Amino acid sequence: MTAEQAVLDAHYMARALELARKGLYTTHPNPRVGCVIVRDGQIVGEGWHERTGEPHAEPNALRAAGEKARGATVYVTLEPCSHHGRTPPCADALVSAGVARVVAGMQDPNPEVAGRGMQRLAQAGIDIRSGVLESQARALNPGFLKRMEHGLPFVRVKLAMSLDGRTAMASGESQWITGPAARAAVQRLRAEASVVLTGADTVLADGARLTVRAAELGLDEETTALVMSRPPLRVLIDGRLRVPLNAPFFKAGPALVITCVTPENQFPRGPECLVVPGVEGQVDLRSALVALAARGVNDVLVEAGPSLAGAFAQQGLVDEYVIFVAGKFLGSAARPLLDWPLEKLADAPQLKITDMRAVGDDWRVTAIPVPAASV
Ligand SMILES: Nc1nc(O)c(N)c(N[C@@H]2O[C@H](COP(=O)(O)O)[C@@H](O)[C@H]2O)n1
Ligand SMILES: [Zn+2]
Repeated sequence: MTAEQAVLDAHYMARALELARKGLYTTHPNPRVGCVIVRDGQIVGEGWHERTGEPHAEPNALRAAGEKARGATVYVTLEPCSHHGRTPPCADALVSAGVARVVAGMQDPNPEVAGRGMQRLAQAGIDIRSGVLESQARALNPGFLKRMEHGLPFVRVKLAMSLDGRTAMASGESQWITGPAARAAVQRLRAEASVVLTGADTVLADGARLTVRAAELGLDEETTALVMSRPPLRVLIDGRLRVPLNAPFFKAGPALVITCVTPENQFPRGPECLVVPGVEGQVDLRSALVALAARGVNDVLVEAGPSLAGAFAQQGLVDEYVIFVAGKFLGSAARPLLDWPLEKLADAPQLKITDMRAVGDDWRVTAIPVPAASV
């Protein structure tokens, strides 16, 4: 392959990635995928996957290209599928359309595909290339990849704190530590997630509802409509079923309760309840995540108090922290970010700060845990 071809491949794949991002709020449990079809140096078709059950990115782009797809090069952010799922195999559609070359961002980790899509194309005499802008293609779908590769959802913990690392006054008063821009960013994090998860303490103490509020998203009308057409599932971890059915959380719409009490103690009528293992009224969080992944949950946003957020952190279940930092001191009587007692500095978990940016008057810090072995 010439250097010129490599540059062109990266150029068109960047456009396919841009298209895939249009599915940010709607595709799950499916991945976000974009596709561009190029013939004689011209884009003749573009497509992206909008939601599960609807056509994948490739048939959408093929429809846009029509007869011009014959002999063309197809750029797709994820390997074309080879299986009959809710929709027919895209690899077959590409073969039937007579495309000459297919360039993929990455292999599909779905065991039903896992290389068979590219293999099918190659067998049909189509020129193939994979791994173009792969790290960006992977970054599009952290939850889908984590679920396919590890049987767990991607867990993002959102926290909001003062400059002295406090989240609420001793009384519990916390509205609002951060400003409106940060709160809009939180709304978008909720919208992106498959599940927004919290604990009984937060729901009981703050009357939290954890809904996505259209007016606070700060998105254009079309995207807001997309977001509101598929709100995330709200999940409550409530080991002892302490939250009453008349709590605002339950009145705000469908919710799933994850508990560890015996089935006969569940709500007789009310929200769906999932029973997982637990000890002394404490839900085993890993089991809860495994159960969510089995239901096709890709991304979990944890918005909880120091106890539940601390438990996720201590058990090594967090993939990413998003921490909003406000220019305030709340003082030493205020509540800490995480309940995580540590004695020695040597035991302090190491995080890698991957991004830091201003959001209105506040700052948003993104950090990922560094595995102990690599510290
Ligand atoms: N290459 C590709 N493009 C898309 O637009 C896609 N949505 C996928 N998804 C893959 O197919 C599986 C879902 O299939 P159904 O929607 O049920 O037919 C998904 O798990 C991916 O492996 N791939
Ligand atoms: Zn497909």
